Amino acid sequence: MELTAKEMQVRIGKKDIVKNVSIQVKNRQFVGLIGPNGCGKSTLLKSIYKSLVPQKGTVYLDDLDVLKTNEKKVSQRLGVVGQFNEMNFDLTVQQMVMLGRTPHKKLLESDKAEDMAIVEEALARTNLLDYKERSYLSLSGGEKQRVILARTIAQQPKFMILDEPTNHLDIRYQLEILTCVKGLDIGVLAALHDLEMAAHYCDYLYAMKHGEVYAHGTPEEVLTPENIEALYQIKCKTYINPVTNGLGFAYGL
Ligand SMILES: Nc1ncnc2c1ncn2[C@@H]1O[C@H](COP(=O)(O)OP(=O)(O)OP(=O)(O)O)[C@@H](O)[C@H]1O
Repeated sequence: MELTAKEMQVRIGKKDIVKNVSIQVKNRQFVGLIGPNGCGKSTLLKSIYKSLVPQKGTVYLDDLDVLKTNEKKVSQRLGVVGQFNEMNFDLTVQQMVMLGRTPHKKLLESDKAEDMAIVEEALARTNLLDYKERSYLSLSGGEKQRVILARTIAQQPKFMILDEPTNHLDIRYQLEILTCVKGLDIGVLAALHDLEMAAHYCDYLYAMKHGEVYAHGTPEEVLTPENIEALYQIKCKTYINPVTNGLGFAYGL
């Protein structure tokens, strides 16, 4: 499934936060969105997944007009792992993940054996089988993050949007979560802060600055010292990371 967002514009108050941004994610590509704090990544993602209404722009998932289609129909194709997942009421981990099945059910339809099996698999993929009966609210930030990913996996979307899916996670879980998402083999658009992770997992990158696309291309094309220095106002040198054999970055002010 391909995502095509064209000429997106978001204004909040008197400020243009996203300025004429176009993004494409081809079939089964893992595309990263990078850029400094406040450059508009979350706002762009929210305008794509209908959490806020853009002033201008179109979003298509293949031929589905996302901005003009109802929530349920969109959720059958598009899964979202947002940045903040606080809740006011408590559920067990298993119940939370079962919520991922909602878009595929009729009103008040009960859980079928097939739903149970899908939830079980999502829990296994995210290493949460031992947490099934735990209360969601009692979990650590990283555990909650994995539950939200499990819920999104249980939704069986054809495309996933993730907004900094690895914040809260320790290094091992950052690697495990991104490997898990990559292993789903669906189209992915993810805002990421860690440039080595972005280089390692992404097929293509968009770098944003001041609400605009500053650069886009393969990680090698985008993650040059010049681009990184301009994006983040730091000094940077790149090298080959001896552990991953991928791009490594040394930073300083
Ligand atoms: N509801 C709002 N009201 C006012 N300003 C907002 C609102 N939402 C976002 N902004 C502003 O828009 C800009 C972009 O915010 P956004 O969250 O999209 O950035 P980001 O690139 O995702 O940042 P981060 O890396 O810190 O998550 C920021 O300056 C933010 O303060």
